[in-house]
Amino acid sequence: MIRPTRILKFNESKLLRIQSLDLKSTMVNLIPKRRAELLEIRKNYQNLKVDDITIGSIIGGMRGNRSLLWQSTSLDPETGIKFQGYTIQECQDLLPSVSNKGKKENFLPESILWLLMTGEIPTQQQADNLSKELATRGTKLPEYTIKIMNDLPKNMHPMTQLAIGLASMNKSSIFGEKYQEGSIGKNDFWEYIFEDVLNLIAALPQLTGKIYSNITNNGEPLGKFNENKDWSYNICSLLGMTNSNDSLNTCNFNDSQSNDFINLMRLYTGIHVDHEGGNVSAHTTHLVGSALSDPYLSYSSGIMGLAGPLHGLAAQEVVRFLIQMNKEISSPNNEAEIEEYLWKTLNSNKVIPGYGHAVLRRPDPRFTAMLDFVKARPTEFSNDPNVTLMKNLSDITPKVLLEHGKTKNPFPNVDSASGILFYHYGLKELLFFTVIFGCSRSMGPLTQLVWDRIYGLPIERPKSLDIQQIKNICKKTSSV
Ligand SMILES: CC(=O)SCCNC(=O)CCNC(=O)[C@H](O)C(C)(C)COP(=O)(O)OP(=O)(O)OC[C@H]1O[C@@H](n2cnc3c(N)ncnc32)[C@H](O)[C@@H]1OP(=O)(O)O
Ligand SMILES: O=C([O-])CC(=O)C(=O)O
Repeated sequence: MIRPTRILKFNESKLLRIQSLDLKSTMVNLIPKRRAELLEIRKNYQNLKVDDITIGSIIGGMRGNRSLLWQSTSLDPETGIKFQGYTIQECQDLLPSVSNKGKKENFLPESILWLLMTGEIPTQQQADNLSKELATRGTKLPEYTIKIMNDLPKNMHPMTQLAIGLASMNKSSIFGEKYQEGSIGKNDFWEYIFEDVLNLIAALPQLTGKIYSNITNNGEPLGKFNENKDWSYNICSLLGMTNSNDSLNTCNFNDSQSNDFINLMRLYTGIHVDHEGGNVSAHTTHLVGSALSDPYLSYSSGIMGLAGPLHGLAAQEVVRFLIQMNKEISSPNNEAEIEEYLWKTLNSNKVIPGYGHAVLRRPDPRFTAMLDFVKARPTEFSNDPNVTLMKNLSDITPKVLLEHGKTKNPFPNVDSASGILFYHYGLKELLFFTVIFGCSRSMGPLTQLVWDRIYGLPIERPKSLDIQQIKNICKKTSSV
């Protein structure tokens, strides 16, 4: 069931305490200042030039054009992603994890959602409240979505299932309903978008569990949703992959493996949330949302972009690549054979999945975070040939790609490590990995969608040029 929270009116915000304990009240407190800030910029600097657009960028995927407003994350080519200015390590140090445990667990993706939305590190209480709010909203998928998911061919690609499931939920869009009624004005849009966004994110554990059960268990549940647990725990249980009473425990986890898998899920879904605005999934969500399509339709479109092998689907391609290479080489430690395999791949005009990046020029810090997870558990991973190969490749591939000479960034990106860790714990369906990416990626682009409506940003509509127009520009320039 999809539940809206109470819709707040702006004058109520004055009554709210300075530090609100729920996300929506905190947003209400922030909005007037942020809107005024943007208004001021628009008024005083409307015509200030930021960048030159070159012919190269028009025909080269707009690489490097600074032309999008994106609030919560930014990507530096050298140091990688920052979430509201915080590195992954700072997030590890500062963001709340599950409370009431003696041992330090990975931070909750719910904590980072709060950070993305507000720019502030949540208190433990705020993070717990948001976690609880998502669990309450996510108890059950709408009946019509369950019916559609039941009727899908069980061998349909899991990313297609995810996009369909999400798009179907637009039937319950509160924003869509209000807009159709004509009962809301532009300044109010954000509140209803916010409701849809939280409902969508809350529904993802159930939808993900349903897709996994479709592809592995003929649609029969592998676990049950627990309203008293966090978002990532519920994803794991619904995959059948915890040793709690909530789950079939299909991989026979002991306590420590079960806890590690849940923490891997928290880590993975915590660091994949966003990668500034220009990546395909984020940009697509923002673009579709700019036409006032509701969050379900906008993010379903983002998921379709994430499903491309040069973007999120690389996670599945990497695992396939590692497994195949391990079949063809004598040992994951045989450097000469690994190099030969890489050259064979490059010479047949294929990309090395998990390497290269449109913006990054150093190893992806998200890759390093995944590797740190492995290093912290030597007994668990030391005998896994695929994990060994993944680590060795991160040393060997950059040398080969440099010698090959085309790739601007020869270093590993996050996809080179992520899938193989899930595989290690027993998640063997390669086509499924990107669905987990899709759970995580909801948080950044959908946060931006809320802010897009708070700021009242217009429909996105760049100007296109045909070849003749480009040639005319070239001629004009060369005759100067
Ligand atoms: C979560 C994420 O989305 S992270 C990215 C996941 N994707 C992958 O890992 C797929 C492999 N990597 C790639 O295909 C690319 O590096 C991308 C798509 C990520 C970035 O693309 P670009 O910005 O165009 O990369 P770049 O400017 O370095 O490309 C220059 C050339 O190097 C090639 N190249 C780039 N990366 C690789 C690679 N990993 N293996 C082989 N060749 C590569 C490009 O195909 C291009 O060749 P071309 O001139 O013949 O067209
Ligand atoms: O930034 C990009 O273009 C791709 C990427 O790593 C992501 O979206 O996570």
